[in-house]
Amino acid sequence: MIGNLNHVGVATPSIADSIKLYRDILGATKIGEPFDLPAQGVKVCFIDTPTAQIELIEPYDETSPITGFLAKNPKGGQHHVCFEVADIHDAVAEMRAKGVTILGTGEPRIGAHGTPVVFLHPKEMGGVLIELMEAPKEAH
Ligand SMILES: C[C@@H](C(=O)O)C(=O)SCCNC(=O)CCNC(=O)[C@H](O)C(C)(C)COP(=O)(O)OP(=O)(O)OC[C@H]1O[C@@H](n2cnc3c(N)ncnc32)[C@H](O)[C@@H]1OP(=O)(O)O
Ligand SMILES: [Co+2]
Repeated sequence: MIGNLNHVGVATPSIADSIKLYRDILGATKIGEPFDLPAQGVKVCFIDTPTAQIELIEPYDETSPITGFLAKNPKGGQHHVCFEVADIHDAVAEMRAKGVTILGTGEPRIGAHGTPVVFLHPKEMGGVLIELMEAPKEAH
């Protein structure tokens, strides 16, 4: 069911500091403008690599879903991996049929790429928080 690896989510206490690391030390050249995504409780900045993105995420406020993660990992860390799926509702139905817990309300929400996303519980996914994201439709 899972398609391309879309992004690896990296939680950080400071997107500005992480940009310096990826740009000045690791040599990334395609770094987007950071933007707020209050509906998901995060500030976001995408860094492009040839095959996938790094998604830097910083808490939008103290109610952010990554507040607890950063309390345990104050310097930040690898937070989630995101795979593309063709249809988010089909993916949710398939996961539920296999007994997997969809986090939150279970309803897909619009993510940072403007398409619906859901998260699967890390306890049921070998310790990895997995995001499923409906692939953007190709422009014809
Ligand atoms: C913008 C958007 C997009 O791409 O479009 C995004 O990605 S937004 C990305 C941010 N949004 C989300 O992550 C939404 C989904 N996430 C959530 O609902 C939550 O963060 C949870 C995954 C349920 C964790 O919640 P919370 O931190 O409050 O719970 P907790 O500290 O009690 O953790 C429960 C257990 O899960 C583990 N745990 C927590 N976060 C984890 C992570 N990122 N990866 C792997 N394990 C993790 C903890 O260590 C703990 O294990 P032990 O019990 O062994 O101690
Ligand atoms: Co993400």
